[in-house]
Amino acid sequence: MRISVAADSRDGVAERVVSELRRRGHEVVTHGALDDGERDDWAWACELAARDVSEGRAEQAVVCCWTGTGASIAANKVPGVRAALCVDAYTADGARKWNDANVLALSLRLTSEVVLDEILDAWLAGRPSTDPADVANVAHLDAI
Ligand SMILES: O=C[C@H](O)[C@H](O)[C@H](O)COP(=O)(O)O
Repeated sequence: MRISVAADSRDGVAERVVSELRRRGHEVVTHGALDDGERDDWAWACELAARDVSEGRAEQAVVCCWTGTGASIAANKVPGVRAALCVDAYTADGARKWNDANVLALSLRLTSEVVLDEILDAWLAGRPSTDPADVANVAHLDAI
């Protein structure tokens, strides 16, 4: 899968996100602090990754900032993006299952390497629920 990754710094697990995704066989596009030459402020960097998803250049994205909050807010401004700030594997699994989330937001401060690996396992294995109530909730997001 083609996955766009943005971060506003190389601190924390930012570079490990890229290496882990590549190790698992995914094609990774980088933005912000992970791409020399691009603006690395979180709003700009995370917008670019979210637009990759919105405009079909990537199937999913991972957006990172110190808290994860700015990254998720920026991504969720982009039409068609459902970004979820995930702190553990259970949240990541739920975000894929119940929210059909297509952008994973991470806190560089909070996410350890071990927890990152667990989050990526759950996120990448996760599939959207086909329960009609879940499908209706996700469909309603476009109408809000
Ligand atoms: O939501 C914002 C993010 O957590 C930023 O990573 C945080 O504000 C730090 O940004 P800066 O290093 O530019 O002060």
